[in-house]
Amino acid sequence: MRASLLQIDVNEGESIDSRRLRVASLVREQAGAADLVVLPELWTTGAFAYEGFSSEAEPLEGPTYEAMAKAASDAGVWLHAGSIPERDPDGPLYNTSLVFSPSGDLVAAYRKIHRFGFDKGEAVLMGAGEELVTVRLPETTLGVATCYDLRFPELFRGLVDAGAETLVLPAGWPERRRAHWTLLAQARAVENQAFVLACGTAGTHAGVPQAGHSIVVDPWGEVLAEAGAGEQVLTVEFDPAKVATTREQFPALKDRMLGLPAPRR
Ligand SMILES: NC(=O)CCC(=O)C(=O)O
Repeated sequence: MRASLLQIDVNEGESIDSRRLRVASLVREQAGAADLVVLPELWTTGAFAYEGFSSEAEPLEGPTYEAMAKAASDAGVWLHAGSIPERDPDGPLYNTSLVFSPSGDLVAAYRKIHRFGFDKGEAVLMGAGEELVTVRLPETTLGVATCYDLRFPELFRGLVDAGAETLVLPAGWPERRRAHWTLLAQARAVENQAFVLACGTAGTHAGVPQAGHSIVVDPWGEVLAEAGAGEQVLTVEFDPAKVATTREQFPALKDRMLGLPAPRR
């Protein structure tokens, strides 16, 4: 199976409309080169451009949905289109990821569960998702999570319990914490014996330089491919069957001790 991670440069020098057109054309260019294409988190606004979240929020089936559904079907690829600031007509904003089939149908929408910013930014401007999401592809089952979710191993364990074998994580991760990004992507792969496809952004927006360094890790923790800092298409071939063989040959997941009692005081 081949996947292309599109590490998009997100900066204020380019309008959202123009970036959307450019990204759609990059997705189309993956026709024949990839089975699955992955985009980063909030690549329209920028994950740290909090001031634009409300003004640039879209309904689920808004302009990014339209452009990405068409790009997926033109290219004939599965498309994890990264996330949008979603305006729910009956509720708050959400950081929502969209996954399209090769015929351009929306097959999953995931509202980010862990919002970043502590007492500001996304954490106060957006609502928290409440549901884990997996997507069955012919070759593998995707488990989807977004950026800051990477720090919460229990979410990924929940995805694995629901059948996930390939963990897909769009992000807008800052350069300041790049070491965490690489370390945590490898940790999530090793502990869950799963592939991790983590796609970040390049460039600087809202004064926050982005880490880039999108990464693909196999179930043994080996880095199969890693991008540099700038805009880049990172294409990798991987064998989804390696999840089953790794889990058979080194069956650590079977040794989980669930329901341990709390420590005695
Ligand atoms: N957009 C995000 O979720 C940023 C996460 C981050 O910067 C971190 O976990 O560190």
